[in-house]
Amino acid sequence: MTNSYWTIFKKQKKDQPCCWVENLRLEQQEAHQEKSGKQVCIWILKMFGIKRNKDTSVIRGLILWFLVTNIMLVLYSLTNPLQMKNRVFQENRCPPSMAGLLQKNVTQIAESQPAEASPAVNIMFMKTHKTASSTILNILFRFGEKHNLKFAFPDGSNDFFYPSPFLCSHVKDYKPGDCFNIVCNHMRFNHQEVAKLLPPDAVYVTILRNPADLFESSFHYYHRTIPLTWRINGENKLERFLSDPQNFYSPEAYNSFYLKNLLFFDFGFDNNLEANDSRVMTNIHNLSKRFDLVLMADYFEESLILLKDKLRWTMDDILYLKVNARKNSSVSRLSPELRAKILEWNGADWKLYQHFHDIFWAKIEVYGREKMKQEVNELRRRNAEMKAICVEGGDAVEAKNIKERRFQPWQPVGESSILGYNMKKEIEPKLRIICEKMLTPEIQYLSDFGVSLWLTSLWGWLKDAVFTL
Ligand SMILES: Nc1ncnc2c1ncn2[C@@H]1O[C@H](COP(=O)(O)OS(=O)(=O)O)[C@@H](OP(=O)(O)O)[C@H]1O
Repeated sequence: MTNSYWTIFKKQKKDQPCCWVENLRLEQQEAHQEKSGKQVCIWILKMFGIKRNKDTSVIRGLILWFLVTNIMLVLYSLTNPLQMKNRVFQENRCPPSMAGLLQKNVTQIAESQPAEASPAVNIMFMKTHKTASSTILNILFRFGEKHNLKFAFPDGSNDFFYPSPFLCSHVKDYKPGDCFNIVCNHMRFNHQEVAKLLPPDAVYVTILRNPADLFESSFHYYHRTIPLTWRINGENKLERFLSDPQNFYSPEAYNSFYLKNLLFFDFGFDNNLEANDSRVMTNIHNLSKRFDLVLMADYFEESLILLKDKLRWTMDDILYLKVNARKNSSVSRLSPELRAKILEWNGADWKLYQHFHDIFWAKIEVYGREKMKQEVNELRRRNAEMKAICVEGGDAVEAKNIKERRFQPWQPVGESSILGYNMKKEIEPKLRIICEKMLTPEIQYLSDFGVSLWLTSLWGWLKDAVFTL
């Protein structure tokens, strides 16, 4: 622009001396407009954590990505008009009197048992990322379906408008004052809003995982959707990133929360706090007050036994098949040095994990170590039995070997690393349905519940289209 300004300026001065002032004004106006355009571009580049002197095709790609994402968000907001309306009714919440009515949803068992012995049916499960949470989700879906419970489902996708903090208006068909038994899909936790949906006796549960393994899993799963990682060269991007994380990271960059303290982010906190910041422990203590039970993916079976105990459920209720697991070849082996680097980089999550790890083992002490051992053995035995009954070939297989679409798990962008199952042909009729449900991935299960997943499908279509080009 500066060049063209001088060209015109000189030309005007020479050819039409009387008009050059007006031309200068127009030029300045143009320059201003162009500057604002440039500002937007610079802002977009900042969001994507990219330096300004990059190739224009990359910049064009980024702008296209930005526009597509925004169009999707606008479309989503338009199909979710309640979102605006409900902000006005923020005080409306599920009245305490509804607890009893919702309890009646539980068929048979509730009638035959006193209320304090009957299974808990009002549950908030905070589904954190990459923590075996989809396996828990499958357990909750089955329990809820069996007992005809009312779920608060998302609308349009499988999450509640993540990464925005949760609002009641994100719930499908939500009307102020509505009550639900179970809330369990991905969200960015916002206690005040969640509490409006559930009776006061709801049990709050979540799950954590050692941040070293969680980070490795999250990096694998999301790196292609995090523009910050696009400029990392070399075979082992994870190792390269950890060699100098500050160099590759920028807090305001798009999707950057997947790269640092993802648990902290999911719980609605600032994921960029340094571990020694006093707010980290304050947040952890506040969380302790909110959640009745914090499970550990690293001790998954023990976690389920504690869950069964807390909710007064039966062994049948917690049977499961591991879902959303990766094939071995795509799991990066972490050396002790690399693990230490990850834990340092994710210092807030590491503190969070250690805090609840201690509480978890204290709970096991109270439960009784011997009793826990026996229960875990029984759970393993029953799970192995179910696997033998339901799964063709006896184990999970790669996506390309899954025969039925309804059992195809969702894959990360540009990868086909998540395993799934084939169901046996010959299964006793009374076990067939339970097998089917245990093998059904989250997206298909939500669809069976009648949840619209148009945004997820659109995104799935886009990612497949781009990566099969
Ligand atoms: N039962 C059980 N025990 C231990 N670990 C398990 C279990 N089920 C799932 N997983 C592991 O959890 C990872 C997937 O987590 P999520 O289902 O929470 O992922 S997601 O955020 O919903 O995409 C994924 O981890 P990675 O394989 O390391 O990616 C799964 O292998």
